[in-house]
Amino acid sequence: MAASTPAFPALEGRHPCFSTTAEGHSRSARLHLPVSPGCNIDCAFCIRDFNRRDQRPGVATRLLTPEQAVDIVERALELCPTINVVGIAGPGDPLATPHALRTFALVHERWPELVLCLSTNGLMLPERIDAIAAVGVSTLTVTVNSIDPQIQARITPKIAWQRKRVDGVAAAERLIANQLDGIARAAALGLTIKINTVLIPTVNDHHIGAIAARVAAAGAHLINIIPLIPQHGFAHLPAPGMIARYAARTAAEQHLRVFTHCQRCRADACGIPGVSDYAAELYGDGLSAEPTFSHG
Ligand SMILES: C[S@@+](CC[C@H](N)C(=O)[O-])C[C@H]1O[C@@H](n2cnc3c(N)ncnc32)[C@H](O)[C@@H]1O
Ligand code: SF4
Repeated sequence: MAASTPAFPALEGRHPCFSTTAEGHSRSARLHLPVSPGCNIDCAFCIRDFNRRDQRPGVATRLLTPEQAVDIVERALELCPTINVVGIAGPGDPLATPHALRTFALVHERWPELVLCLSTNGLMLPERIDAIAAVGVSTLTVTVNSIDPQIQARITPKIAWQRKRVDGVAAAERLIANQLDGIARAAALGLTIKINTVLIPTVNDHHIGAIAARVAAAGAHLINIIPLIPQHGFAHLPAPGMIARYAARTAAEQHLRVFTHCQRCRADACGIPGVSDYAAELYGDGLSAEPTFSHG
């Protein structure tokens, strides 16, 4: 699992989140399309918002319709012709509303050479995985923050499942079961799968090795341990320090390749993560392509 060897040669230098060398990551450009406003679960650390200020996940300048998203892809490819990847990662959950799959279908029809990438909490993954593969998505990220329902119930206290609200441990059991089932089905269909795990001090920081082992057994290929941005229900917790991040990574890499270049991108990011950001030009305020976010 040496970090200097590309884990996914076909994606190295093309897809930032699946480029496992620093060199590959530093030349991969991507575009995120903010077409998915709503969510079907309620993570204690998540604040979804529309603004130009916050450099973090769950935030976009504005919401796009699938048709507007096609126009944005066209403009983004003019601004940054090296974009290889079009991803949908919010601001909410791409499987909570139908807009993401419709957007992927439109983009795939027009630019079949682009890699399509989806990020989800996994609740709807078993039900939607065939449709996801059918619209051309080949790389998938599933956020799995625990495989223990008692821990997960603290992170995501409630979900919307089959038109009903489900709370606590019952909600956690459903979410974890669907995530693991969805990952296995996606692996069987040949998708390349990354797991996002938010590292939350005192909540799941002792549990990262167990998560990595279980998702690896389900078929995941890579894990990205994201340091918590303390906010919302977890605003009182500290951001994990260097030692906690190192310990989590060491525990995970016993089981799974660890991705280490995450920039915790916005839902409307455009360019090379940490190097260039064309979102301001794309969304019309004419600012230049300066790096705008810091390392996570
Ligand atoms: C905003 S979500 C959108 C995609 C999808 N709903 C999901 O959860 O995977 C994108 C990623 O940002 C992460 N995220 C959201 N809020 C965060 C926070 N406060 N600290 C660290 N990561 C966060 C999520 O866990 C997820 O991996
Ligand atoms: S699933 Fe994603 S968008 Fe929904 S609350 Fe959790 S982090 Fe936020």
